[in-house]
Amino acid sequence: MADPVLRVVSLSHAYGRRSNVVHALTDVSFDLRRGAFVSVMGPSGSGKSTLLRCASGIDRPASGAVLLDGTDLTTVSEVELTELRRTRIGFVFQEYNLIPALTTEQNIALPRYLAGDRPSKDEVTTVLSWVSLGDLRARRPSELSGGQRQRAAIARALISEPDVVFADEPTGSLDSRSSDEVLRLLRWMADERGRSVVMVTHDPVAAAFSDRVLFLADGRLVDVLDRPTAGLAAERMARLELQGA
Ligand SMILES: Nc1ncnc2c1ncn2[C@@H]1O[C@H](COP(=O)(O)OP(=O)(O)OP(=O)(O)O)[C@@H](O)[C@H]1O
Repeated sequence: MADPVLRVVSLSHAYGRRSNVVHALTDVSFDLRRGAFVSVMGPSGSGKSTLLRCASGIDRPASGAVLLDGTDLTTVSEVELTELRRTRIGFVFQEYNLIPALTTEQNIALPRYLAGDRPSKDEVTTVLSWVSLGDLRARRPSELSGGQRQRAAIARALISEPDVVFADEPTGSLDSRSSDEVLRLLRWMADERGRSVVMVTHDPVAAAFSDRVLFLADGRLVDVLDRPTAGLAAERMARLELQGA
C-alpha cells in the first residue's frame, strides 16, 4: 500500500504554564492515506481543534511529529511552513473566512495570488463548476447563502490542489440540506480528486460521510470507528459523554 500522505506521530500539546497548564493533546498518532476522509469527534474540550491546528501547521505542538509526505511540519522553518500551508494544505472553517470585499471568483483565486501565482480563467471556472457556483461568480459573500459561502470556501481550498484539506466544523452553521451538499462535496473531493480530508465535527450524520472516525477524550485518542454510520458514531459519542460526566 502507498505511504500515507500525512502521519501524525505522538502529538502532544499544552496551553498555559505550570500551575494552570492544560494538557489539550496527549500522545495522539494516526495515519491518513491519499484520498481518505477522516472525522474527529469527541466531547467539548477534548482537543479536536487543537489536533486540527497542530496537524495542519497552524500551531506548533509541544512534542511529536507531523509528516506531510515525509516533511515534518513541526521542525521546518516559518518560511517553509507558510509555503507548505499555501500549496499543500487547504482549510475550511465553520465561519467561511471569505473576504467581504471580494467576489466569489476573486475569493477562490486568492490563495494562488498569495502564493505568487495567477490561476487562469479556465482554472477558476473549473473549480467554480465543481462547487456549482458558476452563475454566482460575480457575487460578494454577503450576497450568498451560508451553503453557497461554504462551497466557495471549499473551492478556495481546492484551487491550490492541496494534499490534505482540514475542515473545522464545516457544517456547524448550516441547515441540513446545505450540510448535505457540503459533505457530499468533501466526499467527492476525496473520492474523485484524491484529496485527503480531516474534518472536526460534533454531528454523527456528518461523520457518517467519512471513512473513519477518530474519537478524542481528554486530549487522547480513545476510539476509532471504521465505515461509520450516524447511529454507531452517536452511540460511541454518547458513551464518551457519559464517561466524562
Ligand atoms: N488558547 C488556549 N489557552 C488555554 N487553553 C486552551 C486554549 N485553547 C484550548 N484550550 C483548552 O484546551 C482543551 C482542548 O481545547 P480544544 O479547543 O482543542 O477542544 P475541542 O474538542 O475542539 O472543543 P470544542 O468541541 O468545545 O470546540 C480545552 O480544555 C480548552 O479549554
